[in-house]
Amino acid sequence: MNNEEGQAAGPSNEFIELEPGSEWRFELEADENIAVRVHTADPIYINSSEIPRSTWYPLHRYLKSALYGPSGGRLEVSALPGSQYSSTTTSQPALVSLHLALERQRILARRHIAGSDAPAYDAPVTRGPRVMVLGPPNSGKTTVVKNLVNMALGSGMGWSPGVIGLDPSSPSNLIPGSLSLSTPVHPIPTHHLAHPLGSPPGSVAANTLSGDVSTMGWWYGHVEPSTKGMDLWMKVVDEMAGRWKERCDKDPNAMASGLIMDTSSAFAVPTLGTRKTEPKSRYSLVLHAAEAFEIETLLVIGNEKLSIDLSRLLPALNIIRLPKSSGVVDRDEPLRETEHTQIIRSYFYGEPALPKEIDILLGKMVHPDHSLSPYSFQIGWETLTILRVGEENAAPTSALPLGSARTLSRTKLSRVDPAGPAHVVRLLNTVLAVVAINKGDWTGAERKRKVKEEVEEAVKVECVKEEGAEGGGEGEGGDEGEQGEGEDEEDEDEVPYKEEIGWREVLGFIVITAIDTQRKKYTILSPSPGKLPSTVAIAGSIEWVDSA
Ligand SMILES: Nc1ncnc2c1ncn2[C@@H]1O[C@H](COP(=O)(O)OP(=O)(O)OP(=O)(O)O)[C@@H](O)[C@H]1O
Repeated sequence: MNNEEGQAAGPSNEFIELEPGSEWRFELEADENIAVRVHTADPIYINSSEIPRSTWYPLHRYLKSALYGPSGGRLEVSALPGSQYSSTTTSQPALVSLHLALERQRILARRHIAGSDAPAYDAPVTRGPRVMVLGPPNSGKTTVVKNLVNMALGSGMGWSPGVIGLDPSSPSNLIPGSLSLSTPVHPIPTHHLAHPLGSPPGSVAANTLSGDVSTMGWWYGHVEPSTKGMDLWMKVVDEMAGRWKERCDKDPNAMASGLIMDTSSAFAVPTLGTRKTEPKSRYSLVLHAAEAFEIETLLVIGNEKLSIDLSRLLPALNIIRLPKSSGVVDRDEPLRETEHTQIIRSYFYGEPALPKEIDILLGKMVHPDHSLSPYSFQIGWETLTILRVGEENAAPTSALPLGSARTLSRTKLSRVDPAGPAHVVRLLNTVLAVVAINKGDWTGAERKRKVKEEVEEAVKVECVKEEGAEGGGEGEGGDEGEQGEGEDEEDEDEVPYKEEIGWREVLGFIVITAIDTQRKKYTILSPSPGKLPSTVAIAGSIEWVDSA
């Protein structure tokens, strides 16, 4: 069979006629890699990013998504997936209406910032929309965020909206367990399930995420926020909000473009984050993030109670309810784990190569060509300092002296001692976030130790100068030495850094892929060759074994 473009269709190629306003939905299994090609002039979108006409668009295994044709169209599919169907019950028109309202706000904000808004406006629009998307698990939050961002990026107005990833289970571009802030300028593609909100900073020859790369990451270390981890969570979110504010202060386009925030489904749990001191507080995660980022619109997907609760709790905000799309796929635990594994793999290796069955297709092809060359090397235990944030390694309350209460901070840093057998087992395959250490990060104890070292060094120099003159000096020095050792031992368990490094923007991620207990060395996988940008790294509960 020949298609309109005169290109030969393969033996298993199929054509799909999309009715106007309908979606073609598909769920790819582990062995299904396909590509689609549009054969009509009317646009066809995948998550509101237009598919280039007459060009194969690869869709990798495990992906579950939909193509939308507002005016209908003809699609060619390289092989029909086992699970696929067309539906006219789409939530796309509702998303388009919402986008138009957000677009109006962006335009008014841009005019105001440029000083050219109409004088008749009593309430000028000073900044772009700030939208938080909320909903229960598998309600389609990330998909809605992606669609709204892509519509803004595809509008031709030059917007650069902030994409705030407060869902550590599907962070934009990064490792699960991290929170992210990115400012994409091109529509985000949907080729595979890794990187739901965009591709990794491919071909960037550095271990760093900041600087020239438009994604900033912070490490929470777990895929779900929890009440126990609330202090760290809030500090990270405040830090991110500070960076977003700085960006808006410097960049009028970011200010006018606004932000779209993806959230964890834990945001919809009313009691998550409720502290013993305030037992009646509800939706702490929503309240805190809304205040930090000065959110003015909450978009609640398919949960009536949540939108009613929030409209009572936050009467000053616009609460918009959006029906859950009937196409959203309920992902089970194994599928989520596969998703996480793939996301981590593509952080290190870049976008997956085109599978053979797609690569052999004749005709033009969209090439998501961003492969990376990860680097594996060994590093001594003593060279890499691994920390954890939280009370995990603190002594149990029962071990404290009678009558004393624990006053440890919930963001206290503790050092992971690889020599402890239990620690080694836990460290294997652990993902670590590398953090920068500055001069001001040393704690008082460590600073004291460094000053003492300098004084001792100076005394040694003096002794050398006066060598042989006074015989009794040695004994005194010996006493000091013993005292010093005692103090050093006391300091040994203490982490010499301030807690702040626990919620600092991370430089990048590494994985411990092997541990040599004899030679006391870790084998590390890093996304690119070269020295590590810092030898201090923070562990969480994220592990990764490359199963390709
Ligand atoms: N209309 C649709 N047709 C087909 N698949 C869809 C559609 N909308 C969403 N999906 C798929 O459903 C799955 C779940 O959607 P999504 O990740 O957006 O939900 P979520 O609410 O963010 O999930 P989480 O529980 O992780 O917070 C994804 O694989 C997504 O690609």
